[in-house]
Amino acid sequence: MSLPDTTRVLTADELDLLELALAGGADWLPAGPPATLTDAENTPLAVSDGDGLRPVKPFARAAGPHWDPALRRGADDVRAAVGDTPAVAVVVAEPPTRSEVAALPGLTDGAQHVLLLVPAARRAPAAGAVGAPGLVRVATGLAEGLRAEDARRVDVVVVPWPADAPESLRWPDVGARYGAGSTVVLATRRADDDAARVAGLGSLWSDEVAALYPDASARELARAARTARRTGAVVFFTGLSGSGKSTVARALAAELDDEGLHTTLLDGDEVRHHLSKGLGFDKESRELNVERIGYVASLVASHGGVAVAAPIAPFASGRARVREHAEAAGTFLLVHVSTPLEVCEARDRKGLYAKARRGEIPEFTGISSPYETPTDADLTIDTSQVSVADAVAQVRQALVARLDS
Ligand SMILES: Nc1ncnc2c1ncn2[C@@H]1O[C@H](COP(=O)(O)OS(=O)(=O)O)[C@@H](OP(=O)(O)O)[C@H]1O
Ligand SMILES: Nc1ncnc2c1ncn2[C@@H]1O[C@H](COP(=O)(O)OP(=O)(O)O)[C@@H](O)[C@H]1O
Repeated sequence: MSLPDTTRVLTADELDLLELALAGGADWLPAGPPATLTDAENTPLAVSDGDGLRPVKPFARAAGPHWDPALRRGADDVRAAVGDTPAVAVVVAEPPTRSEVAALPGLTDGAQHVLLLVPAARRAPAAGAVGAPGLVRVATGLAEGLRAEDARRVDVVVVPWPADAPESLRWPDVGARYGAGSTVVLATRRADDDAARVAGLGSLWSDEVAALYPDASARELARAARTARRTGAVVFFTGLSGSGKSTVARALAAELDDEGLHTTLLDGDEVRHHLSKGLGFDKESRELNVERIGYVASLVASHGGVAVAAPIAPFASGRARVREHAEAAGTFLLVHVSTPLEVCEARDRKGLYAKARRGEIPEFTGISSPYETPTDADLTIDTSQVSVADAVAQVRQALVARLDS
């Protein structure tokens, strides 16, 4: 398929809308002329033109319960599965209170099929807010409870939903697209006194603390508790283009963040749009790029955060300098994503290998520019052999072991 020359890099919120729309969950078309719609890594995902949206490549998936394909099903697929069965959708956008859980059987009365819709944004949740992984865990528990009560079918369905949803995107419409005859947002059914108590929670922290300490002391205790888990670390992925660095790094960062570690993702391709804008791919430019990434990552670590970086970083000398900086700031973990060149080239999500083979991109790593295989990797992962979830688990385990030692 030939793609329009105009390219539009979508924001994380727009990617959520695109995923929703392509699977039949909503009508959405970006404004402007026909364009190839890409993610921040320039992977072409869809084309928008006079005929609407057409998919080009599948979306990159990440790890975590909200990326489980059994739960993250498209609207067309779910609606077909529901068929003519009377179905009701319940939107679980916040952790439900006791009164909401108690109201659930009544709200779903008469429906043979219950869909618990969990909105999941690509953008990280606000600090302290429960994100999509937590909501999926809560909804899964709710589903088990409902199933235990009677024999109805209850499904948890993850719905791509922008953090900042446009007003035109309305739950009743989306619920209908997923096959539900009616849709209720659970948090809007909160009892009045519950609503007031939930609204006051932010400053309350806990009854015991509020009873024991004046506000100023309680705030300081809360702050100290938040910083107790601060652990400076740099996780540095290196490997060929297409080896899976970004995919694994993104999933790892989301998981660490969800666990309460303050995590900053420095993805190779994204860094080149900002921190290293304008730099080329000759050896000197690459070393400068890697040095900048190492500098920022070490700064993050020195303030108690976890930096996850994922450039190609093909040269041992540059990687050694990053290690030196990072170890002075905290823990350092070098992860070599060793996926063979043939596999990376076969994936060729961005069509760069094909261009490099045709000689259209000079100095392309693995083709016309060297990749020096690390001899000091703390972990080596070949993503042609290991799933994203297992790769994330391996890195996490290695990091935790290092932080605990
Ligand atoms: N000549 C050449 N060689 C390698 N890669 C190229 C080149 N030109 C553009 N690209 C795209 O840039 C991404 C790699 O940038 P990095 O900053 O990670 O590279 S480096 O560490 O500075 O070597 C890389 O992204 P990833 O595929 O995410 O690795 C490519 O999409
Ligand atoms: N086990 C896996 N781990 C990581 N990526 C995988 C895996 N299996 C297939 N892939 C795919 O390989 C591609 C890797 O691309 P990406 O993560 O952008 O690589 P890089 O950042 O190294 O260029 C993605 O399309 C991803 O979906």
